[in-house]
Amino acid sequence: MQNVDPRSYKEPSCNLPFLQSDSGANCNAASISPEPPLFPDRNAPSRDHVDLPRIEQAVRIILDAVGEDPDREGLLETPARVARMYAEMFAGLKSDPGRHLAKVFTEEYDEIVLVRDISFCSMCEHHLLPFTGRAHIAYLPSGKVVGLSKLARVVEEVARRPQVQERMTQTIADLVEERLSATGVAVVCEATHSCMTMRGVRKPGSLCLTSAMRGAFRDDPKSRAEVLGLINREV
Ligand SMILES: Nc1nc2c(ncn2[C@@H]2O[C@H](COP(=O)(O)OP(=O)(O)OP(=O)(O)O)[C@@H](O)[C@H]2O)c(=O)[nH]1
Ligand SMILES: [Zn+2]
Repeated sequence: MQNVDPRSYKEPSCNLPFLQSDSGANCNAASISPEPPLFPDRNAPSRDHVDLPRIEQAVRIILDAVGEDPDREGLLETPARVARMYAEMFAGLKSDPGRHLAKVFTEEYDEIVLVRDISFCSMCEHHLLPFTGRAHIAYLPSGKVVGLSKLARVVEEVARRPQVQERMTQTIADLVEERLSATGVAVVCEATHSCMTMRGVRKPGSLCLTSAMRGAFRDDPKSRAEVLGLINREV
């Protein structure tokens, strides 16, 4: 089995810059230059820990086990594609998403900061199927604010792990509370789980909502109602 440097892999239609393909047409790893990108994204999580050849072996076994022929033309590159896909989907496993919250700006602002509708795609740890949706993050600053995009970066990176939605929601809330010393944090996630829509109980349209409240948003009913009102407000 070919052992290709994971950093040389490229994937079409991907929002992680180091995975983006110019043409999007050819996924053959052997045809891709091993040169590192000219402008590497310093915010991108590392996926060097992913053992691509072992995933390829496993995918071949799965194809064989379901009665497919892994050597037919259409499936020849599938194990390598799936390996790259898992490397991408689980790129957040060994990274610290909190690093995005390291740079802060001193600001005498202590009211709600809310970033709504941060889209995410994560993987359900029970079936390894995607759950996709939106996260809303609000916090009450205590003398320092963070760049708004960094909250979306945290969501993007925390999402790139196998997990349950409840844990993802809490992880984001804990990071924001700790790293920003926020006096209140509210995280609400809403997502559709493929494992409930395309298999099993098959209920398309079902939506799972989870919330994690910290500090004032947990302790003070008025603060909690205010932030939930903003999250749910029609725009
Ligand atoms: N709490 C929680 N459950 C989840 C999440 N993602 C998937 N699940 C559920 O995980 C459960 C796994 O149940 P099991 O009985 O072990 O597996 P299963 O036989 O495949 O279950 P069904 O999906 O009901 O067919 C299912 O009820 C899924 O709906 C999540 O993010 N949070
Ligand atoms: Zn599932």
